[in-house]
Amino acid sequence: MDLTNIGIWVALVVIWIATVLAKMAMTRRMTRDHPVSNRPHPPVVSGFFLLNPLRVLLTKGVKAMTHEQHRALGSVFTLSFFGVNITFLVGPEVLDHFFQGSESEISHCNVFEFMVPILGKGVGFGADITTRTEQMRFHNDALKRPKIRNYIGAMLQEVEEYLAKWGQHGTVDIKHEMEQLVLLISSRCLLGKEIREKMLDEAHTLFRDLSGGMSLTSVLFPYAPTPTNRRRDAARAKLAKMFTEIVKSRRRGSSAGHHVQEDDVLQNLIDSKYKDGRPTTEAEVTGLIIMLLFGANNTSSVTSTWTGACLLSHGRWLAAAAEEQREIARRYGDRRRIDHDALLEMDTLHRCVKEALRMHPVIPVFFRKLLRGFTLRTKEGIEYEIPGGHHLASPALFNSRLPYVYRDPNVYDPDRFGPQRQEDKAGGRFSFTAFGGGRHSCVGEAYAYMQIKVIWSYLLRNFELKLVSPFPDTDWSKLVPSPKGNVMVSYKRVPA
Ligand code: HEM
Repeated sequence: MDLTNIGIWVALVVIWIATVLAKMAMTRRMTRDHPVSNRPHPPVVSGFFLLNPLRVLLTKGVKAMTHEQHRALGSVFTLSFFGVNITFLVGPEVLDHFFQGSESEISHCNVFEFMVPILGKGVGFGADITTRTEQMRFHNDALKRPKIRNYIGAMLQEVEEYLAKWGQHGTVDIKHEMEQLVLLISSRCLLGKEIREKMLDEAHTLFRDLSGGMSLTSVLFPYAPTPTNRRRDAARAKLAKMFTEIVKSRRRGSSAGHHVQEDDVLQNLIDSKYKDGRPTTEAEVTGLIIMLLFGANNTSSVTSTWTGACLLSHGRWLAAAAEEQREIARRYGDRRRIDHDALLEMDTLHRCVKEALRMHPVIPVFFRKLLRGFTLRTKEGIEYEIPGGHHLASPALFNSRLPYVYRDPNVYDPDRFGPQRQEDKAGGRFSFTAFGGGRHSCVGEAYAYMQIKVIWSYLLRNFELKLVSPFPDTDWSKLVPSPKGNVMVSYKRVPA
């Protein structure tokens, strides 16, 4: 290693230690200055007693660690590590404030500082809270139901064209196929036809370089002059140029009156206006579309793969989902053309996707930074004060398998969401958090279900499918925990 690099790393470590110490000081001050009640704090594991949870965390994962601490300490407990306190919240009963607290009480942005160079200043996590709230409205408007109806045709076309390349029979890695399909759908429905038709490869290479900004070193040191950060910044600048030209060209066309209005999310963001009437700038449109792409791609392709793996390893549900397709195709008259209304009727398939998400959530643990202390009451009726300055963690992958919420939680059983049982509703408001909840819940939920249903309904109508590799383990080394290795599926085309 050359000396310049050593110098950079020493400087980074010093900055990191200084940041942690400053945060510790702030945490103590906030805790001292703003006691909110005389309730006790949650049980704390610290010092020597941290060794066991850390060992379990590192060897068996966060689910096993949460399980042990939950059994020993109850549904709220704090791990204290060199002055950094992480309070775990287990079960839907203690999640109200976590998901619904205002940004001035519970910060989402503090945790996502590393996203600022990716999205750009003035967008999302890098914007002030009023601007950010308005930008969330733009996302919401672009992805709400009536708008999604407009994207279905393009989704279907991408799926048909892609799967037309499959032969009469063969074997594929369904994980790879889902990544490709979702990439194509996103390019078309989110980024727009200019990128999809003319700049697909270049855009994908740039997005890959940009996502280097989510590597561990970049998350810890987002502004350090590392090669990954430099590549990230160069990709960001090129994408900004690309989108600026597209936005300008669309705006020029529309003011000249000879522009055919595009039906994609990009156009919705271009047309969005702040409450004071100001239109979005090109830089903002770029940041907002990048934010959507980051939220959309990995999450959707991984969920689509889990859905397939679950369906193809549970004959009963595969048969039920396939029968639903036959029945809907009979009613709609053509088994190859399915529209938005038909997709809404696919209840069995919808529940199969939802159950895959419950068992394999894409965000295993939600994090927030608590700025102001609050009190909560556990399921057992104990009240705790959680001091300001703590980090909060909601272990979604543990919460989604609580046996008092979900019967036989380790069994793949989509019927638990059916009208007879509705276990997610009976369990309380934050029982199902695969798409988050409250203030920062996923803006793309409806779009994601539609996209996955377009893919799987097409596959079920047109192919006989079989999982020929073992049911995949989870690869926890990925930012979005994914099926590990290849997921091999054999297919045989059903005669038209
Ligand atoms: C199966 C697919 C998906 C899953 C499981 C998923 C899950 C989630 C979750 C859990 C959150 C909340 C994160 C938190 O509270 O910290 C979230 C936020 C978000 N998602 Fe999704 N998502 C999916 C698809 C999509 C799609 C298709 C889009 C866009 C088209 C999207 C855009 C976003 C955005 C922009 C946010 C941030 C919202 C905010 O900060 O207010 N997601 N997603």
